[in-house]
Amino acid sequence: MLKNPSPIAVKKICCIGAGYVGGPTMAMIAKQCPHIQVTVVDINQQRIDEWNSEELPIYEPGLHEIVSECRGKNLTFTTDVDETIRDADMVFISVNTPTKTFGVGAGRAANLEFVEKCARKIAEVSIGHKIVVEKSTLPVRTAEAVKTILSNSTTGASFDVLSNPEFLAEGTAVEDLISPDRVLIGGENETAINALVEVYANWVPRERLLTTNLWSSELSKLTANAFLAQRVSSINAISALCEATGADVDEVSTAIGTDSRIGPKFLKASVGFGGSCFQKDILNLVYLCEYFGLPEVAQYWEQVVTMNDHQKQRFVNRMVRTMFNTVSDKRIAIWGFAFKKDTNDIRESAAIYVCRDLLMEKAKLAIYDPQVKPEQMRAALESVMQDENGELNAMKRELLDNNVQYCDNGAAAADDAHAIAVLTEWDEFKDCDFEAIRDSMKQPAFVFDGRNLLKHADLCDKGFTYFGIGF
Ligand SMILES: NC(=O)c1ccc[n+]([C@@H]2O[C@H](COP(=O)([O-])OP(=O)(O)OC[C@H]3O[C@@H](n4cnc5c(N)ncnc54)[C@H](O)[C@@H]3O)[C@@H](O)[C@H]2O)c1
Ligand SMILES: O=c1ccn([C@@H]2O[C@H](COP(=O)(O)OP(=O)(O)O[C@H]3O[C@H](CO)[C@@H](O)[C@H](O)[C@H]3O)[C@@H](O)[C@H]2O)c(=O)[nH]1
Repeated sequence: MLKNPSPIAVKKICCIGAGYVGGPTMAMIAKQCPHIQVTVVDINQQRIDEWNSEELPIYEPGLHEIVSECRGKNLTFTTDVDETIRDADMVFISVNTPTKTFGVGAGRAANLEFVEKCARKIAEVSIGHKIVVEKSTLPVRTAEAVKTILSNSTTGASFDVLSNPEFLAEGTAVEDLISPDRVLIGGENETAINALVEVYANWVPRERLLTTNLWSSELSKLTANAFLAQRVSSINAISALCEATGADVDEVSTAIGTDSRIGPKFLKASVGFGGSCFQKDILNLVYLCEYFGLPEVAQYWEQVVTMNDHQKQRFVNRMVRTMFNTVSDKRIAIWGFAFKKDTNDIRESAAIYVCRDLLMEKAKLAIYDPQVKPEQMRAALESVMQDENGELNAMKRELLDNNVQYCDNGAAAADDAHAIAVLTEWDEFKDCDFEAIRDSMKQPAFVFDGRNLLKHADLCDKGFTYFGIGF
């Protein structure tokens, strides 16, 4: 329990970055704290326009209702960065921290350019005292750099820096924000820590508000993601052994998950984890370990990503092998492109890599996802097929132009196809008319279920040749 009962009362919050984290987290603070004015700023005018429209830039169950309730009252989206920062008591930095693609640490280290720009902007425009909160996922000791930049402010402003990493998962952002397992707040100044504690205490039970030092907080975020991803890679590694031995990975998951020391969550074997966070954050951890002279620790964590890449390749290899060693000119229905269900996010989705590898085998893809727009899919496939100079050779362009079709539903994608590959676990795929789908497909009608979503026995009874992960 915290000692200081009289924190600063926060009245105005600014959040820099109106993305998958900034948007939902601030909407939740606005909903739970009607006495706080929450303003989310971004340099991307289109994103801000979308937050101000009826079609939000991100799809999250329950989010639209909250935004509609608070927007125009105590929740604002604007590109007016300077004035909003100047007005606020507390400024969250919630910008993207992607893996660096250039220079020192390319492919591993986090690109902190956007965070640094935020710190410099805050230093430049602030007056009075501000609490600056790192909401982005950052390498341990980033707060040091943020503090140094802020301390060079020439406006006479003073600052406290807190780390408050976000643990929401996409697709369940609203429920995760309403009832988080914990909220982590790292800092040095107890008054500043308490100011943020009091914001969350409006709806989160106090025993779930954990306070630590800055570095523990920063490192806990990377560690949590590394542990979660490690579980997925561990069960995926076992899925390969299951396929070789006749064991069933879902049965193994249940068997080990009932051990309370292991627990049942995050043991679902799949075509591989995706999303903007896991790979990026593990590679960042790997880079940090190398930077701090711990190569064995770095190698240990890097295996989680290596295994994930292997799982995606294994999936494609199995498809090609099973379909008589060739998928060239065969229509393959791709069911799902998002990295998990209930989101329109495709960043690092396993589907991108599976589709790329199938295209390189000259397959004809018919892709359907209920929330992802064709132009998003096209851009992702184009990007993953470019060479290191960002160029597409004629063969790849032709594959993208002629071998990819975007469909309006799963049945349309499966029509006349040799196979269905289930790559996202959308609920609607479970309720398809599989008899009609079977009849519309080439025979044998193959199903490769990268999520173990569909009913195996039922599909076999209906005449499909079904392959899941790990059996
Ligand atoms: N996506 C998730 O589920 C999730 C969950 C927990 C933590 N995180 C972390 O949160 C951070 C943000 O992730 P995200 O998914 O919301 O990213 P995002 O790319 O969806 O959004 C980031 C936004 O920041 C804006 N931005 C960048 N620089 C800016 C600047 N200088 N001024 C104003 N706006 C600027 C961008 O235009 C973009 O709209 C990352 O560090 C990520 O690792 C993400
Ligand atoms: O048993 C499982 C669980 C997940 N996945 C896959 O793993 C990826 C990540 O899933 P999930 O963690 O649910 O979604 P994210 O939105 O990426 O959330 C993770 O990354 C966020 C960003 O850092 C953190 O805030 C969250 O706590 C952390 O769960 C997805 O492709 C899932 O399909 C599996 O294959 N098997």
